[in-house]
Amino acid sequence: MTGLVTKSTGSWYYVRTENGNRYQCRIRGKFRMEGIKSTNPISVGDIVDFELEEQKDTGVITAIHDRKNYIVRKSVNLSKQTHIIAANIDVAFLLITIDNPPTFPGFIDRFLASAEAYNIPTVLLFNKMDAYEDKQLEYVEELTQIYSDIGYLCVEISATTNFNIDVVKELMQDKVTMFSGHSGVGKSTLINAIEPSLNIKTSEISLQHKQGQHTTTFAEMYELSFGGFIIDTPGIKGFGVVDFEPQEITDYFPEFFALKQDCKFNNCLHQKEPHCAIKKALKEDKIAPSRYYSYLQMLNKEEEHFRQNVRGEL
Ligand SMILES: Nc1nc2c(ncn2[C@@H]2O[C@H](COP(=O)(O)OP(=O)(O)OP(=O)(O)O)[C@@H](O)[C@H]2O)c(=O)[nH]1
Ligand SMILES: [Zn+2]
Repeated sequence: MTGLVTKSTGSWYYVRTENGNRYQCRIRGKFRMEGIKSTNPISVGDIVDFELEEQKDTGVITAIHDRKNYIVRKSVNLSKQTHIIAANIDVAFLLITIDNPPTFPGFIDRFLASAEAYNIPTVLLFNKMDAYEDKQLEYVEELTQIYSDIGYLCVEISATTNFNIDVVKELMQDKVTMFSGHSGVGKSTLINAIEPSLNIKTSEISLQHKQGQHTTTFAEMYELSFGGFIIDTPGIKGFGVVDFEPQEITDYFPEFFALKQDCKFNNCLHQKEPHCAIKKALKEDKIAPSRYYSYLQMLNKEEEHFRQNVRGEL
């Protein structure tokens, strides 16, 4: 039989078959994925083949189907092992608020670059639209212009007034999705607006996380009544730190990637090099200053907590 892993405890995997039946399965002996040194061979979102055990209603997983993507967290100790948080994500929604809390372009751009690196399509949701004043609304427009020009879908929503919640639901239908964003942007509120019966206790778990308990938190997948699944990743606000090689960062900024073959040097990092197509586009206002600053910041491995607006002003 074949099914979707919706939950993992570390030793048991909850597998849901196409027709909605659920089985608890385990893996027998050594079961390793080629090329990935991971603490968990199978994660939420994996599609697996399994066989039922004789005279039992539990199963044994025999194979994992190829993943189209997966997100990992590196262990904090020196073992360099990775923990696969979730696999086969169709869409990641990044919730952005202008205020309460502010979401800065540096954070958005690092998230988007990580999503590109992981090969996960991302939609930007501007939440709390009910609460903004004119200046903040203008800022949403500015951000929307920048990101929709690059090719990212931007949707203005309000989780408390249900504004455009039907649009979000439509984007989620029959897909495996996840919500990310700073603490307080409204992830739980939005999930409740979308599916009131779910009642995911994100804050409770993230509080536990903040207290520094190094227990491994496993992601869990919840079924949506209108079709599809939502992945809850307790205590994980984004994709974590992705170790980018300097040369590859350009590839994760789509509008840079589209131009890079026009740089004089094929190893151009778009800093001081002559005849750089990215610097030229920046001068011609074809690349947003904030995107370029985010790029430089990632290149120089600086922290993302810089406060700057889309014009690159501090
Ligand atoms: N005005 C307004 N407030 C909102 C909206 N969405 C959420 N809030 C409020 O923002 C606060 C934080 O919302 P949460 O849903 O707890 O945020 P969260 O992202 O789940 O936060 P963490 O669990 O810490 O990650 C709550 O007081 C919500 O009522 C919105 O669309 N408009
Ligand atoms: Zn260049």
